[in-house]
Amino acid sequence: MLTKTLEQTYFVIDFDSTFTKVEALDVLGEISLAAHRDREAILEKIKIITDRGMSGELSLAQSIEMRLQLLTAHRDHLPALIETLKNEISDSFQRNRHFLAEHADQILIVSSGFKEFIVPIVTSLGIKEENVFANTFVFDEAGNIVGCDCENPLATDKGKVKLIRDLNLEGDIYVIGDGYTDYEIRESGLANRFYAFTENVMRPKVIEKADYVAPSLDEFLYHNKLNRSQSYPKSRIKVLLLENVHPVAVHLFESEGFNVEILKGALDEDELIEKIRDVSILGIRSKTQVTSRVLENANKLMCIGAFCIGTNQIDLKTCTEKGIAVFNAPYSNTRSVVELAIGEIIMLVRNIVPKSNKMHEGVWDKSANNSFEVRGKKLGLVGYGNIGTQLSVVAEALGMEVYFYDIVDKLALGNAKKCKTLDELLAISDFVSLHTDGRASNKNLIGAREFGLMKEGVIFLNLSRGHIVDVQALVEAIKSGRVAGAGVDVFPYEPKTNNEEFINELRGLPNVILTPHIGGSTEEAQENIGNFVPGKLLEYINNGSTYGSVNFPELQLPLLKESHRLLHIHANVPGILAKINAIFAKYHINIQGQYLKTNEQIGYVITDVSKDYSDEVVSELRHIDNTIKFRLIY
Ligand SMILES: NC(=O)C1=CN([C@@H]2O[C@H](COP(=O)(O)OP(=O)(O)OC[C@H]3O[C@@H](n4cnc5c(N)ncnc54)[C@H](O)[C@@H]3O)[C@@H](O)[C@H]2O)C=CC1
Ligand SMILES: O=C(O)C(=O)COP(=O)(O)O
Repeated sequence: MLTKTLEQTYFVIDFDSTFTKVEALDVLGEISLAAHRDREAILEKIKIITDRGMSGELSLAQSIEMRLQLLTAHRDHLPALIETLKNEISDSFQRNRHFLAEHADQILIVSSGFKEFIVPIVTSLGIKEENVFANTFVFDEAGNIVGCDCENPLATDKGKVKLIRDLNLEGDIYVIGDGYTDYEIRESGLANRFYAFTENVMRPKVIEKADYVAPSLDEFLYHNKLNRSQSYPKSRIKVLLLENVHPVAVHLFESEGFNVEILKGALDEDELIEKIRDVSILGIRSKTQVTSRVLENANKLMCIGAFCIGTNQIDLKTCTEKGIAVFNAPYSNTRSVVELAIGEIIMLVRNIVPKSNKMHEGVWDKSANNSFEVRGKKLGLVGYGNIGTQLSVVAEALGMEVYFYDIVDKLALGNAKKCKTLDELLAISDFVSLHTDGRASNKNLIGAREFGLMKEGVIFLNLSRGHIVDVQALVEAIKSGRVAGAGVDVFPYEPKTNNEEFINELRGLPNVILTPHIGGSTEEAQENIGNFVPGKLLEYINNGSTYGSVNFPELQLPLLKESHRLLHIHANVPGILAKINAIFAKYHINIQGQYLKTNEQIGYVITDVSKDYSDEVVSELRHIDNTIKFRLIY
């Protein structure tokens, strides 16, 4: 007999594609048919039957019988199936294992799947075995699965309805599931609510019948004000990822339950303004311009991840004023840029591109004229940051003499020599390579005057930002022979997507390598960035940490344990901390930890408090003058 609880509510939960991400019989088929010649075709048939059953097109009994016949499965396949399913438990169920265990008396797993695999999976998260209602397999003497127990109502049409009716539960019944058979319990009048669970699959026919749509178990728990792992369901937090960021990043956000939208290209200002209104986390690369107009419309935006190094495309000042934390990937593609620069330096000084083009036209032009070694030549680096220094080290390994100029006093690595001025560097170098950041004041840093200072026949590289070079001046320097070869990866205007034509005056010039802003575009770099940036954004969202932020005061915070964390972002004016603490004192709040850091624009105060405090505390904190943003994590 099931125990009644205070709330007198039972949670009836489906198994396949709800408790787990997958349909167990599909997985069993992959195992049992592993060596079968027509494996793919049979698996496809099984999937189609599953879907037709779940959307109500086939009777359930038909669907089970048809699938079991196709499966040709054996008892010995079950351990492998269980092992696989353990890794396929839905993320939000895993996150909320405390809820499942604490409410074990109220939770019923009702499924037309089979106890042989359901019981080991659900009991591992604290569900009671006696609360699992499902079919059982019938085996022949040799252990083959030949059918299911026909006496069980769950093997028949409307089986879930019959079962719930027979259980005669006293109290409210909420059904959570992804299939039509789950909805049927509600349709029969036996259940009070049906939540269509869409974390793993979305079935329009089921969604349209639902009282509520639950993109995750957190959403269900939030809706019912029940204990949950996420203070605010992440399925309500929209993440917009632009410019084809690596799939690993998408996966990281999705597995935490966020509502993620991805777009391959960049968006222009007006398009982004439309999209940004309900976005909380924005991911971009170097192309998307996050202007003050965009930010004016970004009232839900909490943080931005630049999935690249440069952040000149983001109006950082306005972000800070609005309490939006910005993160980037300062080292993940450094090496990729360096390798491309080295490759181009050698290709350009040997005139490889024109020679290769001629070869393709059938011209054999074997000659040493104007081809040189890089050994012993002078490489001038403008900007000696992460890329500049790494290029310095690799170039020295090739025997180059390295000179650099940076506006900040930098430690020279190896034998590299510091130049006091840009002019001095330009005059001495056989190769000039730009590696400054793209701050606005660097616009046209290299123009006609600077090309005029360079040696006749210099090799010139720009893999930093397009606007740093006056392109027309570069064109003229190439045409006049001052620049003997150029490698250009970045341009003042770059196409938004691969479908747009590249229009630029540099097209068609000899010994000029043009690349479509791919300095950082290697598999390794993109995967590193795809892991790194979401890591930073998630630490900020989940924990409040701002370590590595490019515009926020940096705070690395301890993990939150058994307390609530109140995060207060305010304009950096005197007296705010005192006001915050006056509120805590007024309400006798037990402070467990407090952290403060400021920069020129803002202050960031984090206070960990014990869980029992009133709503007025939060309200008063939100209303302190000069508050920019306030949030609560637990
Ligand atoms: N082509 C591509 O795909 C990629 C391009 N980049 C670009 O490369 C830039 C540099 O990257 P990191 O070395 O990682 O940045 P970083 O911030 O470590 O180094 C930039 C250096 O430039 C110096 N600098 C700034 N303005 C200067 C000026 N006017 N004259 C001399 N030095 C100046 C800074 O003091 C700093 O030391 C990025 O900001 C980005 O714009 C970065 C990665 C990939
Ligand atoms: O890392 C940078 O700053 C870059 O320029 C690379 O940009 P991308 O990610 O290729 O748009």
